Amino acid sequence: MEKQPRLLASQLLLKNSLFEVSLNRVLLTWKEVATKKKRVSGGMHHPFKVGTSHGVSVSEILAVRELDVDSGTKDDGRWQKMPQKSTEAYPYAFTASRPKHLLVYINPYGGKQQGERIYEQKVAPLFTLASISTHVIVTEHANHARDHLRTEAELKKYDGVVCVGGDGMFSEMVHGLVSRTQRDNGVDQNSPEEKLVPCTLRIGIIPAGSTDCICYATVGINDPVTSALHIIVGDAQAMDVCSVHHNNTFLRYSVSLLGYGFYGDVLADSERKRWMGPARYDFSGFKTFLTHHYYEGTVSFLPATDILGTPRDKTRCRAGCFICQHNGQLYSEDAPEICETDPDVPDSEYKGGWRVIRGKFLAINAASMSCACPRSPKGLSPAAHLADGTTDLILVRKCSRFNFLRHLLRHTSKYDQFDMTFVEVHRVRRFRFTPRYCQSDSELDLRENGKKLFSQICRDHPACSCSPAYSSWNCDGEILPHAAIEVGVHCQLIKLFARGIEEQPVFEDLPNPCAV
Ligand SMILES: CCCCCCCCCCCCC/C=C/[C@@H](O)[C@H](CO)NC(=O)CCCCCCCCCCCCCCC
Ligand SMILES: Nc1ncnc2c1ncn2[C@@H]1O[C@H](COP(=O)(O)OP(=O)(O)OP(=O)(O)O)[C@@H](O)[C@H]1O
Ligand SMILES: [Ca+2]
Repeated sequence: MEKQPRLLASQLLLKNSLFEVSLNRVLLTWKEVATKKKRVSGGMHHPFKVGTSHGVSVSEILAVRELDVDSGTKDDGRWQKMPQKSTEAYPYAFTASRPKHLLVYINPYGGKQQGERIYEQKVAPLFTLASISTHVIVTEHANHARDHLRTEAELKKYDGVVCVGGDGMFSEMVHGLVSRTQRDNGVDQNSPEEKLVPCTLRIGIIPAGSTDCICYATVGINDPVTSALHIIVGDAQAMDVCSVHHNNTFLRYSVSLLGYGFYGDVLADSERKRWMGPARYDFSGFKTFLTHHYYEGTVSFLPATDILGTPRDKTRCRAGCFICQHNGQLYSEDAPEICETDPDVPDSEYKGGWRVIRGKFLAINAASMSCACPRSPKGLSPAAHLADGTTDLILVRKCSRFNFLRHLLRHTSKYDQFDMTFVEVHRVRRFRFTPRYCQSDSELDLRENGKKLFSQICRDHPACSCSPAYSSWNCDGEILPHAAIEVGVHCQLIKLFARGIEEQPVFEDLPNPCAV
């Protein structure tokens, strides 16, 4: 067999500058060579080397274009021009995992309603340059993308799916793809104990929403061009998905925040103010902060004790995260769930490895990833991991308005939001919440039909006369009607066209203007 050359090297004249270019299997490098001729012994003119060497990883080259066609292509050992017919296929020769055919869903009404413009102006030209073919669907109503993916889409034709929108659109993609995969594999989503089958198609997000929390946490920025480049080069980032059940009935999946109390109430209020755009969250956040409702109930959880990492770690989930790799490996080996008991916790609080905590809570939050976003650059749980098979359960007990404000403010500074007497955080594999007062069927019906029970004030609630008995769960920006839920984490169930955050964002080290 003919031996393949390991290195190709040649000289390239570009705008009167001469470059020495070399290419091996992983790197394309170039270095300028001086145009001024230097006489060396023997009377020959040799260019001498100047400047520093530059390089780009072959896996990050988007496309190769032939600029001028030269008919004389005799093989004299130098680089040859590619014949025209092979330029079509050539871009895919760089790496095997690049997508060739994508199914794209655009939400024209997400965020500031710029989805179509962003896609047409910034993303489509890059896909064309990289010879990616697309089938584009502009959604006509909510859940259009989810239902199309779940039932109609001919997924065999595609190497990935892309959404142009915010976290809500991403959630539609997750629901469509995960449900379709379970149906195709005969898995019953209604069983909370069922191990779900991972999705093979990767999901790309072109950010065009209000929060873009998933994009921030997986890329580090919400920039459509950066996200398009991650799709083109075929990056892959695995992500955990939580399943949410009520009474052995599947409700929803969550990848970022499951929040009861504060974040549930903010969302319920903000849904009625969609016309305000992204500012609705600040308005409803301020209003909810002032109402200062707390909710009574029982939280039970299965601590993740056999894994690397804790929610109080200083290390962060970054590209190629070792903790995600290690814990993902544990999960795939089907290791038994060893539950070591915490010596500071009385035995009475453990039931079959589960811990049980009863109380009055301002907020119960489960963050399966950091939930970093511009409002909180380090996120709700800064040390949470994208793909470690766990979620960080944050319990904020009833406290004064002032203390709750201190806790909220710490999300925007370098100070630890968990280092407060009324806050605790646990890294868990599963959890349940049961409100103190059972929801009646009629109350649930009304909630399911989208009507909030404002008259439902303090029924059977002797403690006060102004606090409702139930909040709602904010499930990645969607309201759940049931207060009693059971949640399980499915390690690395989906994959994104992303590679994780590559470096510390600059804003993480900014001095704190308001340390309280
Ligand atoms: C005083 C400033 C404190 C700022 C504290 C900010 C902490 C913000 C943490 C944000 C976490 C977002 C998690 C992402 C969840 C997404 O799956 C979901 C779908 O997009 N987004 C929301 O539910 C959208 C949720 C949006 C929540 C916004 C909350 C804004 C709180 C403002 C409180 C103001 C108090 C002012 C008192 C003077
Ligand atoms: N054509 C459409 N008309 C109305 N609603 C739609 C349409 N397409 C999608 N949706 C719904 O719009 C909701 C919001 O969309 P999206 O997530 O793109 O933006 P956002 O809510 O502004 O951003 P974020 O989720 O980041 O806060 C989603 O829940 C989605 O189901
Ligand atoms: Ca996780």
